[in-house]
Amino acid sequence: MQIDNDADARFAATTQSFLTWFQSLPGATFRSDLIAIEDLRSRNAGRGIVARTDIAADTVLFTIPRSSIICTATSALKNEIPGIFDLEGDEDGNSDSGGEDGTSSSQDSWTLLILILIYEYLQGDASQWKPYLDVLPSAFDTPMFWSPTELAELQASALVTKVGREEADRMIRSKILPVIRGHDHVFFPHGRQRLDDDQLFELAHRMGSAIMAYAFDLEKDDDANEEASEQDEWVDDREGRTMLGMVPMADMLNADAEFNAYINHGADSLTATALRTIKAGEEILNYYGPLPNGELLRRYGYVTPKHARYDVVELPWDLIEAGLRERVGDRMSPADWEQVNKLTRSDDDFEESFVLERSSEDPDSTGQLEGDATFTGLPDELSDQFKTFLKATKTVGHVDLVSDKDTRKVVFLQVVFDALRARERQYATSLEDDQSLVDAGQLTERQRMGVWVRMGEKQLLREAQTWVQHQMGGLQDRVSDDLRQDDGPAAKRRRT
Ligand SMILES: C[S@@+](CC[C@H](N)C(=O)[O-])C[C@H]1O[C@@H](n2cnc3c(N)ncnc32)[C@H](O)[C@@H]1O
Repeated sequence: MQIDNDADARFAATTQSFLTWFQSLPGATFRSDLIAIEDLRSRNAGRGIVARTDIAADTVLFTIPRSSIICTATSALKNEIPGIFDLEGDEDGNSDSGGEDGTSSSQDSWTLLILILIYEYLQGDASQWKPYLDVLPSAFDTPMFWSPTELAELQASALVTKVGREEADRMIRSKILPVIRGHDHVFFPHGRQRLDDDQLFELAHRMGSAIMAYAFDLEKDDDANEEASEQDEWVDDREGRTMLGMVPMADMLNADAEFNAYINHGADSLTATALRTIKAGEEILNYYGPLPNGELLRRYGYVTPKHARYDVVELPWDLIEAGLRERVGDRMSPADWEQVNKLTRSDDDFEESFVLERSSEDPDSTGQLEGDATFTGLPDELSDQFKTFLKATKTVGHVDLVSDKDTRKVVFLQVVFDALRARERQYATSLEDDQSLVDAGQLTERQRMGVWVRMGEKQLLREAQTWVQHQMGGLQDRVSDDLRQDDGPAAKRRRT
């Protein structure tokens, strides 16, 4: 208990030093009469900002001067090793010249920010951002850091293939460590103990994960701002971001699919503004975009009930093909099936899998969502590929697997239905098993999040099945009749 108290006191002291530091920055504002940074660890949300009193819509809650953002423009690392900042890549700061020596042309905005954060962190008290770096987490719950047993909780989720641990390891080995090792005197100021490769590796992972969950895309100019807002005013395009920066205080806000504040990017400063009336005690929430829980977990290490509306599940084409073969496989020789399979895959537009998702309205201008998200249809690309596949069976096998348009539609739905069920069986447990596990309340936080992600996908698979069944309506009998009628001519046309 004493240890807990000490740790809590340290946590509170670190928060307070950060706030004091922030308020001392020229041009910074923080409405401490309206808001406070709170310890939300009891609900696994780290620190967050909470309303102390009712707040009127459009109130500016805090202001962050651009000079306090950690980025290539502000860090002293640029003066120390100017060479690595000469981006020779495209305008987005991406470079593909890919040298393995960690020199200029192999860096991009992502790796540069990792180097900057490592540099500032190793400067200790000499870094102007020390109180900010002290409130950044040293451990993360993103799947990148999960054990194989924890990852197994994701079962058949496509998230398993997107964790990216190996890619991150390779990037650190080729682009981060060589720069630090080549400039030891810059990264390790006098008196600072050198870190060995393992320690540096861990530090680079930590900074990379902090960037993933905390960094902002700093639009370069007004044109970029306008363009972004025309496209989608809420969506933070984290893949294509141009100039990355760590924005103290803006990144103290937690986020959800419904939110009540937003960060406005001004010329000299960024401001956090209330989107609507916020009641005393409510958390001030930002928005990371319409992300499925799997993606929220991958980037930020958490899941929320409200993000479940954006859940997605991948339906592999192999299951569709297997379903079709199951139903009408005997009409074409195995060798022809094989050839059709190859032909379809050689098409430039061929898709290995299709993403299923619900239709959902965007949040309104006050950050609120109306109505439920519902499954309203399969991707057009899936039915297009199905048609292409059937065409190939005509070309190769000289068979018309499904003669008329209506029958083709129903066969398509049947095959998709089979594929959805097969996809659901790829998960080791059923939706009902998972619900019992959640209800029992014995899961660790990571297990709980893994179970949520897989449950969200299974739930969506069930909704898609219901939708498909509904579309098929009473047509089942008609289809079997059609297939029976088809049997004769198709069988006759079959090549042997
Ligand atoms: C930009 S930071 C927000 C501040 C953070 N809570 C902290 O203590 O530093 C993003 C991280 O906060 C946490 N977070 C954000 N929104 C959350 C939410 N609605 N529920 C739980 N955790 C959340 C996640 O760990 C995420 O990676």
